[in-house]
Amino acid sequence: MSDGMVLDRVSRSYRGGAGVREASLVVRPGEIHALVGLNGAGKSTLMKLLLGMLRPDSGAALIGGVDVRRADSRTWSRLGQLVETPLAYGELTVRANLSVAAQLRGVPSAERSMVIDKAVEAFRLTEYVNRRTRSLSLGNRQRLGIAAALQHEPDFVVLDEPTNALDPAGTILLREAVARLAGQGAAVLISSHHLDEVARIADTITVMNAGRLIGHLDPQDDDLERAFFQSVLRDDESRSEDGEQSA
Ligand SMILES: Nc1ncnc2c1ncn2[C@@H]1O[C@H](COP(=O)(O)OP(=O)(O)OP(=O)(O)O)[C@@H](O)[C@H]1O
Repeated sequence: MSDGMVLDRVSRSYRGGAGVREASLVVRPGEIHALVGLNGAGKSTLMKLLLGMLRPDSGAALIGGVDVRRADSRTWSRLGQLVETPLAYGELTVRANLSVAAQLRGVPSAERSMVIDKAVEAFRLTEYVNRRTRSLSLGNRQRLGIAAALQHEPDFVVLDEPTNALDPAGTILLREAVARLAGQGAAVLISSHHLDEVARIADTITVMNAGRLIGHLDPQDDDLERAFFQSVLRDDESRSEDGEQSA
């Protein structure tokens, strides 16, 4: 299991009480693992904890068997992530942004040009390649962010709501890229609001509610939306009963 991404009983509270509670999760190599939940469930927080962008109050996050608090550039070069806004410098061209991202992930300079060409082609960014990023549409900026996250063929992929702002064509390109990387053995964690979209690519679907991981959904389920809302409702009810009992 050490080759994938692991959260081991991770908790983190924000002031005000929200956050992530006792979350344990394993994303195996070759697995596309989807995280679904209502707005505010804690998906972004969980991903930031996994990436070491937030420190847990307790528990640990491991990437490739390495605790993210001690991870060095070798581990980070094997990671591709898009959490929050796409990494893009508005004044730089699409190509220059991809070059910076490749450099940050340790792609050797001799290979950089080829890697970028492939990413531009894969995400159909050819006609924008010399345009300043700030002049791109939101959807193309998102394509660029995804291309920058995936171009170095990472072994670990973490994408927070990557289909936001993508058009259907962009969504298909993302799906293909993620499936290809997982086929090569990458461990992929992806959050989404679109249950039908998730069902199409995920091997495992984990539901998050009120800061906790509350169970899984079957990607083959014909009525995923119903199963999702049932599991959230059941969790809300059981927590309010617990609250009443302890009150
Ligand atoms: N920096 C912060 N300080 C205080 N509370 C925060 C902070 N960031 C997030 N929260 C709260 O923590 C909870 C979880 O937020 P988070 O963004 O992780 O959820 P999410 O599932 O990703 O939601 P969405 O789908 O809307 O992005 C929410 O109640 C949010 O308001």
